[in-house]
Amino acid sequence: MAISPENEHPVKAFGWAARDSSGHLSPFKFSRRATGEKDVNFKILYCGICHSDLHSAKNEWGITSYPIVPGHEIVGVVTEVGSKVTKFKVGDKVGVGCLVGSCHSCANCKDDLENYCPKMILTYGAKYYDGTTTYGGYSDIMVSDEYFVIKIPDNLPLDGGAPLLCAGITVYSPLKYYGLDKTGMHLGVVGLGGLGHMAVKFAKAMGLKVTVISTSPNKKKEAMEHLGADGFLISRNTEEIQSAMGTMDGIIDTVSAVHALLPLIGLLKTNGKLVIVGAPEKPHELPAMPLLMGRKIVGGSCIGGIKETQEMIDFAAKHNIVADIEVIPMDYVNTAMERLLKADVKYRFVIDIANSLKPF
Ligand SMILES: NC(=O)c1ccc[n+]([C@@H]2O[C@H](COP(=O)([O-])OP(=O)(O)OC[C@H]3O[C@@H](n4cnc5c(N)ncnc54)[C@H](O)[C@@H]3O)[C@@H](O)[C@H]2O)c1
Ligand SMILES: [Zn+2]
Repeated sequence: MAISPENEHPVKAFGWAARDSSGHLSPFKFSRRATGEKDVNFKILYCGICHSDLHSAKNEWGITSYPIVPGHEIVGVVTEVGSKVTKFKVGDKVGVGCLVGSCHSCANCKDDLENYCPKMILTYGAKYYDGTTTYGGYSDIMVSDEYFVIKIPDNLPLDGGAPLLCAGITVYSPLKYYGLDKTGMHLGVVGLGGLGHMAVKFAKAMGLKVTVISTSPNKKKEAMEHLGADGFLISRNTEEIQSAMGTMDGIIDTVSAVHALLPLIGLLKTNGKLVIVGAPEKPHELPAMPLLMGRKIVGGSCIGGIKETQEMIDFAAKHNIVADIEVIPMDYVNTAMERLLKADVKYRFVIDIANSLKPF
């Protein structure tokens, strides 16, 4: 008989899990491994809610095995370190993002691209080296190999800082890799949700001109006055889109559902780059001709490596970049998921784990 999640490991843990494709989350007892010699153990204080948590809880990508404890924007305070840990000590403020393991020997790992390692281990819903299941941050405690733990600088608030660990790095990494980080460049950001609003903030800090492309006219005022966007296009307004054709060096597309790429390709200058980071369950249609005419590129990007994640966090701390958040108690999570689906959040839910996760 399979060992129950509660008895897999010696350390008792508690969180909220989805049990089936309804995605409904409810209290869940499980266990975590004892702190190994290279492990950092920490008390979770906050965890952001990424749209990927929603896709996973509802098995929209078809790869979920239940029960699943989501959460990969995890921050907290170190309570124990293993004997061979060198980077962290008890009391440090730390975070874990989407990754807790990789092979450390493939070409990608050697290039600090653990996020593209074929053997990378995701923070939840994956199999760890010992064959046990990984559980995410909608839970009381976390244990991770120190390699995958990020230092949170003292001046970075933990609640608003948590979403940097996924939403932040997911937009920072392609801005750097695709060379869309040069002062004066014009960047489009499609979808003003968790990832999108971080893209606006990072791009502005890098000195870019940023235009938000959104389906929601009611986000315009705030995008321009509060987030600092320079322009705002309503994607269904063909006149507005027409007037901006051929003006953008790059676009970061964060939309979580299938949508038309043709108008976005049209917004790019010659040699422009459309970078897709949104992960809809169904494929996009890609029109070839508009790509040819103007030597345009459509690319993708998936989170970022550990070294780059630390670099992004340090950049965020230096430029006072945090997510705009709505802090919620644990038992609000199902309502939060429903609201996330309707894009009714500005711009990231963050669960106040320490003050609201109650054992039963
Ligand atoms: N590439 C990666 O490494 C990575 C990392 C994190 C998240 N993601 C994916 O990115 C996507 C966005 O994540 P998020 O947490 O920012 O989600 P979010 O829900 O906060 O934001 C998504 C945005 O897309 C907009 N949107 C939804 N449907 C739309 C449609 N049909 N047309 C136009 N706009 C639409 C919403 O209004 C919202 O502003 C998700 O699919 C998520 O799984 C990818
Ligand atoms: Zn995420």
